[in-house]
Amino acid sequence: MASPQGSRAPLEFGGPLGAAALMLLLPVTMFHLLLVARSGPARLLGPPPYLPGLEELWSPWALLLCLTWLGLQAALYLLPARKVAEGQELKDKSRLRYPINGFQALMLTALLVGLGVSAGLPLSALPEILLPLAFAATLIAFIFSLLLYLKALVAPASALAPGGNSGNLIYDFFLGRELNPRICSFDFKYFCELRPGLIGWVLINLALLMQEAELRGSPSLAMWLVNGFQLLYVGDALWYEEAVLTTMDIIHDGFGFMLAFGDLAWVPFTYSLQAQFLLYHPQPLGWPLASFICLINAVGYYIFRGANSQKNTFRKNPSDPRVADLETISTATGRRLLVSGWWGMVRHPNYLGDLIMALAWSLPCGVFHLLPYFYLLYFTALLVHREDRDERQCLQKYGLAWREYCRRVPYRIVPYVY
Ligand SMILES: NC(=O)C1=CN([C@@H]2O[C@H](COP(=O)(O)OP(=O)(O)OC[C@H]3O[C@@H](n4cnc5c(N)ncnc54)[C@H](OP(=O)(O)O)[C@@H]3O)[C@@H](O)[C@H]2O)C=CC1
Ligand SMILES: CC(C)CCC[C@@H](C)[C@H]1CC=C2C3=C(CC[C@@]21C)[C@@]1(C)CC[C@H](O)C[C@@H]1CC3
Repeated sequence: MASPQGSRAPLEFGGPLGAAALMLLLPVTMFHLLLVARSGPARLLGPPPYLPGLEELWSPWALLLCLTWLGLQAALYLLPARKVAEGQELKDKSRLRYPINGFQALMLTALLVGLGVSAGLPLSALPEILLPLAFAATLIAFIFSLLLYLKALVAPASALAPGGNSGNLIYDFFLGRELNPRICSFDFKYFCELRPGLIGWVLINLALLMQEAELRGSPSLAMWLVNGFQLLYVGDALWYEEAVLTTMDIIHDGFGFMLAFGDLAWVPFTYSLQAQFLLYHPQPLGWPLASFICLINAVGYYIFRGANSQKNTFRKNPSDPRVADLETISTATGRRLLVSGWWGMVRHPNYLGDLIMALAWSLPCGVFHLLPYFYLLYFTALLVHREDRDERQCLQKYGLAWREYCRRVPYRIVPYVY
């Protein structure tokens, strides 16, 4: 089995054992959340209300619906784009090209769904089939990861990712072997990272809102807030789609089970947990508290967007007047690191903003259940781990300059805390 620099790349995620555990634990957690969200006590840490049989999980219609959704998003991806962006330089010095039409895909999906609903499409029935849909998405992710693994067997060594080529089948299947698997210009990882899962997430939220309106006459204020906040988040990700080309998922990680399952199943079915919870456990929320929660979300978004835009502007053009006055450290690679502005406060200000928003998404669900705070807990763990991985990659890339940055900006995510 080809292992370009696999023997040198340190194993992450606890190696093959950790990868195997995660492959089991992630789907189990997702189904647990789906089941407890609709149960009376909605206990995150308690047992699920019952164990569903295969007849409740498996539905050919759900599979067909998932495949149709993927087909629709793939067709929208292939439509002419307002811009074609170039990715980071690859090992063979080439750069891949990516269509920037994610926001257009979101708008066209909204139009199609709007037309469908006005023609009688029963969108509000979607929450009833979340379980078989999640099962179908998991099945698709497994089969897709297997195909990606097989495709990587015939890929040239230069196309393989630095991490997922250890020679251990389970570990490599989980992390992904090929960096940018494509058929012609269709980039599977880039497509999955931003389209079917993220747009699917807001569609599920909308369906939950519509079902709540049918059940109770109108959607609750809490449901409006959760829908609005998460739509803003997804709209932002698609509006600034080009920024995803510099994330570690695109430039470092292979495309395997972790991202395929994460993008296609985990995001739509667990990130919509707050809206699922609210449908079955309505929460009273007055305007004063709602305004305060909006303020928290706005502060989080301000930090998240400010930090991401500052770095992206700087990376695109360091002499842009918006960032030209910021203090920087030079590195041996020729690239500079920001040490003032947002990136002078903590080393990952964008994560801080993201976490503040995560809190605002849970607060409309009240404080008497832990379940809607699952996203905040999971996301904290994800970002702490991600921050650690990114630091190791930056230390490797920038060496002494990175150490100097860490000395000048000692906190990672939360000022004076962490
Ligand atoms: N909702 C979700 O599930 C998730 C959301 N996210 C969000 O996605 C966004 C992107 O996150 P992610 O890709 O992890 O990381 P970042 O956008 O923070 O990118 C990290 C990279 O930024 C560059 N960098 C770091 N410090 C500096 C500095 N001081 N000056 C200039 N460049 C610097 C380095 O790359 P280089 O020097 O090569 O440019 C580093 O590798 C974040 O807002 C995050 O919160 C991420 C994961 C999951
Ligand atoms: C649960 C698993 C162990 C890991 C799954 C991780 C994925 C769900 C996330 C990995 C990086 C992601 C990013 C986003 C969504 C979640 C995943 C796919 C964003 C697209 C979210 C919106 C932001 O504006 C950009 C993010 C980039 C990374």
